[in-house]
Formats: sequence, structure tokens, C-alpha cells
Amino acid sequence: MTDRSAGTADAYGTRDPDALARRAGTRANPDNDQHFLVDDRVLDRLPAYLPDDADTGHLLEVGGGAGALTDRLLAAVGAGGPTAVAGGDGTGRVTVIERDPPFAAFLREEFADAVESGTLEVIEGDALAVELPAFTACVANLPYGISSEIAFRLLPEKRPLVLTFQAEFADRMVASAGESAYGRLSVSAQHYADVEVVERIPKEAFDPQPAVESAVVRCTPRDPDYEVGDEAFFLRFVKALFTQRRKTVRNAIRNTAHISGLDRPDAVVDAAEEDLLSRRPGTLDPAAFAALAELARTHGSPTEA
Ligand SMILES: C[S@@+](CC[C@H](N)C(=O)[O-])C[C@H]1O[C@@H](n2cnc3c(N)ncnc32)[C@H](O)[C@@H]1O
Repeated sequence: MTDRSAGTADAYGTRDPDALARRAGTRANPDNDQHFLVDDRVLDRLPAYLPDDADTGHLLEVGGGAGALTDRLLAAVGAGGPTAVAGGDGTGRVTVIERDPPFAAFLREEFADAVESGTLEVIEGDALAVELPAFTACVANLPYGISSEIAFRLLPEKRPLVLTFQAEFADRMVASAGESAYGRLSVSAQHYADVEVVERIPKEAFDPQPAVESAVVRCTPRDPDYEVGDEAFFLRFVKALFTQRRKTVRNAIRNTAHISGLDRPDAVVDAAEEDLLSRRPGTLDPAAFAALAELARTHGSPTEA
């Protein structure tokens, strides 16, 4: 059994990332998106933010670092560990993806028993490039440098997600139509899931501290109450219109045909309702965007991206 005492108690709790990193033969490097959560209270809460009916049979973590959250996820699937909690029937498993080789090796050593029993798999690699396992839910303190790319890799999987982001990014993700933070990110994320900020995390909860505040976002997959015939076109259309957020929708459709790929933007404008055309993109909810995108797809002769 690995000696866990190297994660010495500090002001926050049980795992001192410096001590853990030293044991891993490396140091947490902020340039490598390595801001480790050291507040035990936050770490304990993260898996508990999953929706009550979430299937915790196979939890995914992106960016394992020194394993403080991995530890909680193993506990959440009932696989024991020093912070074992109630819940989980002992049959679940965890996959963690970690890009930094010393930390990936450290995770394998730190949780050697779980790796041995098949409860934990450590994938060393870039979470944007490796094949994702068939996870049932994901809980992660994400590397902020890939927030957007990884969020849009995970959201289409339609699984419950509990993810930390920079607070400003989280606010844009959950903003509603008409709010200043509402934009492409909000529409695209809310197309896949009900998204909500469940906690704000101060910088002091991390070591080394990031420059900005963070927030935890829960994404509960949803089936939208509208139809989108071509998802890639829908997302491209939303992106295009928000490059002209101060224009009317009418002008935005015309001005961004080179981005959305519309050959016949005027035909889309002719087919759309005046009520939508005279508004600004930032006032359209995802359903209104979907309605417009369907008109654009069927009347505007979009070409492939
Ligand atoms: C914010 S830290 C979180 C560490 C740990 N889960 C915690 O909560 O303390 C992000 C981790 O992601 C890793 N990482 C950075 N970019 C990555 C990528 N593209 N793919 C996988 N892991 C990455 C970093 O090495 C770091 O360990």
C-alpha cells in the first residue's frame, strides 16, 4: 500500500500538492495548466454535484494532476480510498486522462491498488486527442487552457458533467438571452445541456493560485424542444451570427455568409419572419436560433464547412 502521508495536512486539508508533486519527481507548473485544488471541502463537494439520477458506473476525470479529485471519484464509485464516502456499490470505475507524464506515472503509483483491480485506468495523453472511454459521467477540475475545446468534446456525449472553469467562462456558458454575457458559448452549451453554476471557487482553494476566480458548472444533458437537422451547420450559423452581435439578425445573416457557408443569404432573409430579422443575435434564445438555422439550411444552400 502506498504511503499517503506525503500529502501532508495543511491549512485546507490533507493533500499538500507540493509534497505530492515532489514525490512525483516534478512540480506543479501553472504554464502547464497545473493549478491543483487543495480545499478539501470543494473537492468533497464536486462529485456530489452530479445530478441525483446520474449513473456513476464509469466516471471520467480530465487532468488528474496529483490525484486529489481522483481520490474522491474512486470513493464516489464505492472503490474505497482514504476519503471513502457512502454511495456507489463498489462496481464502478474511474478513468483519468493526464497529459503530463510524471503526474500520469504518479497517479498509477499512488492508486496502484485501484489500477491493479481494474477500478482505475490512467490514460497518459492529451484529452483533446485521445479516444474518450464510454464514460457515464464526468467530474473534472479542467485545465483552463482547453476549457472550450474539451467542453465541446464532452457535451455532445450527452452525459452529466461537473466541471470547473474560469468564472468568466462559466458565466458566459450559463447566460440567458438578453444578458450581456450571452453569446455563442451560451447557445452552443445550452443546446446540449441544462447548465448552471453550482459554486464559485476562490483562488485560495488552488495551489498554485490561478490569476482569476473559478466556478463549478453542472451540465445536465437535455433533449431540446426543437429540431436541428444538421448540428454542425447549426453551430456554425450561431458562431457566424455572433460575430455581428450589434447588427440586426437580417444584416448579420447577410454579412456572415462567408462564415456560415450560405450561398443564398438573401433567400434566408426573404423566408424569415420580420420579428426575428429585426432583433439582435444576443436576444435570440437557442430555440429561435434553431428555427433560423433550419430556414438557413433549407433556403440558403449552405456549403460544407
Ligand atoms: C487544473 S489541474 C487539476 C488537477 C487535479 N485534478 C486537481 O483537481 O487538483 C489540470 C490538470 O490537467 C493536466 N492537463 C493539462 N492539459 C491537459 C490536456 N490537454 N489533456 C489532459 N490533461 C491535461 C495538467 O497536467 C493538470 O494536471
